[in-house]
Amino acid sequence: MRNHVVNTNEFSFWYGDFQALRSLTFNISAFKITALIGPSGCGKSTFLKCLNRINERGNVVSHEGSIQVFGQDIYHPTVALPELRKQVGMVFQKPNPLPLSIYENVIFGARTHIKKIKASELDDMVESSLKRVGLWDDLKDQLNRSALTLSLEKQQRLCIARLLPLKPKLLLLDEPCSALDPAGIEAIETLIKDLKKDYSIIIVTHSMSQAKRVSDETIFMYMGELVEMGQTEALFNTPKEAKTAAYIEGRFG
Ligand SMILES: Nc1ncnc2c1ncn2[C@@H]1O[C@H](COP(=O)(O)OP(=O)(O)OP(=O)(O)O)[C@@H](O)[C@H]1O
Repeated sequence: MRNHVVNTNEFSFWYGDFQALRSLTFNISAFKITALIGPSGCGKSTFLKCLNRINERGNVVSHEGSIQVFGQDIYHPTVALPELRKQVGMVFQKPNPLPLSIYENVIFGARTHIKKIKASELDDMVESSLKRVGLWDDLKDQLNRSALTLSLEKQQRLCIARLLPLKPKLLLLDEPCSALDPAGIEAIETLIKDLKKDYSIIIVTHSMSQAKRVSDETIFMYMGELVEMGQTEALFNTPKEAKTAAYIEGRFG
């Protein structure tokens, strides 16, 4: 089994002529939760969105260096973006279910990406995906209900569930709890920790306490650069860099 799901080598990234990422070199571990932290604008979301290349939609972008995801150079000209995006699923800050039923939300990606699929397979996908995110028992009798009527926490669970039929290996979570109340945050954090049995996870968070609670490894970025990466406990208890110490102590942010 691979130890690393992402290998980033001297990777730089530009929106037009604005350089958002600067020569990033680091690896991200398999079946771990890696937190990306750093002040607003340091490039956390940009890096996350490079991993499935969704930041190319509507933007003029360029890059130098390389990123390998599961050993594949994701900027190689032969890379098929739909395949990459199946493998690397993403959940956003604000839950964004489609204005469709719970059932249709779960199978939407499968319908789009998988050519021949039987109705019974779709039913199985819905059941197993909702079970995996802890929604099945509550919602199994309401699968035709609009997803938009769910609580924000359940909407966010559903947004995770709808990635699963595509069998992703890496889950990108961009501040997945920022729209939630404390109970919702706790519930989603518990789910995220459980999901790492099956998936490698990268989470962008502004909350230092969340990074400490959920992640195994932490990457601290500043102005597009990697400042420090390490085991979460070590990085927070004994940061090596003065800038990391200043950030986690709340001296800037
Ligand atoms: N589509 C875009 N076009 C041009 N510049 C962009 C674009 N998206 C982001 N940027 C810029 O790139 C830099 C990094 O932004 P990014 O959103 O990755 O930071 P972040 O660390 O995730 O910030 P936040 O914590 O506020 O979400 C910022 O200066 C931002 O203004």
